[in-house]
Amino acid sequence: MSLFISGVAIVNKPVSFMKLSSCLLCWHSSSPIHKIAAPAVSKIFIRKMSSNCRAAVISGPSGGGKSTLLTKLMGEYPNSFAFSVSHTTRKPRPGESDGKDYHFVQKEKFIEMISNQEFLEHAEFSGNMYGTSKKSVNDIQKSGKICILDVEINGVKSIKKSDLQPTPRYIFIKPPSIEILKSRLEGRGTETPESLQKRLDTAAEALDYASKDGAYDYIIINDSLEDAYKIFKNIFKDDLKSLQ
Ligand SMILES: Nc1ncnc2c1ncn2[C@@H]1O[C@H](COP(=O)(O)OP(=O)(O)OP(=O)(O)O)[C@@H](O)[C@H]1O
Repeated sequence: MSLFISGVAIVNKPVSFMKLSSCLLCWHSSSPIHKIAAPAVSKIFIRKMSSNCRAAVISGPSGGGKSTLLTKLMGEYPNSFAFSVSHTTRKPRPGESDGKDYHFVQKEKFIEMISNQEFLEHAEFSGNMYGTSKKSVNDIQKSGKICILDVEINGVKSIKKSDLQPTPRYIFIKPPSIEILKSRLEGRGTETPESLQKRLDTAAEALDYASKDGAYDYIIINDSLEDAYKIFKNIFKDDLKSLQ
């Protein structure tokens, strides 16, 4: 079910915090029950949440502020959110442990999992394979926590095609402008001129996809961090109430 009540939220529109704060009811256009009166739906939704939490797919250009917002959210609600543990074919680095940082598997096993359709999404980076298994997400959902999936654009597309239930909410974290994104990436001090340019090129693609109708349920412009965090947190307001 994708209909829910939210204090500040709007579907598929980049909007400011002030505009958002006046919107009380939010629904996904494909919802078959969006005509049901809000209070009744709210109760159904909360009961469902308590047994199987709805995951959140977070995406956006590198440097847009996903980690910053997630770190704040998980810091404020340490027992309510969890990242799924990914599978990878890369070797563990010193200090990393199997099942905690990653599920480290051989390439043959990873390929077998792909053919068994065990992944929600998978990709290859620098010669290693990485993937999010359906089981790792389901385990978190069953544990009563909200599973956070921080994925790039192809991951978003794959998850949308998957049969993940309940349907996750899709959140895009948007920088105020490409110029500000560039200066934040430079300020982070993690990029070479080449990697910076690559991230900016990929950002253009992510922004283009986000501008399409129905691509995301929420688009948060991360201008003032304080305002962006308020909006971000508010998306989970009902879930957090039902989890307490
Ligand atoms: N609203 C904001 N105002 C100013 N600086 C910000 C804001 N949000 C994030 N930043 C800064 O921008 C930089 C990039 O943020 P962050 O690392 O959270 O991005 P990200 O989307 O998680 O990137 P990646 O996908 O590469 O992990 C960081 O240095 C962070 O402190």
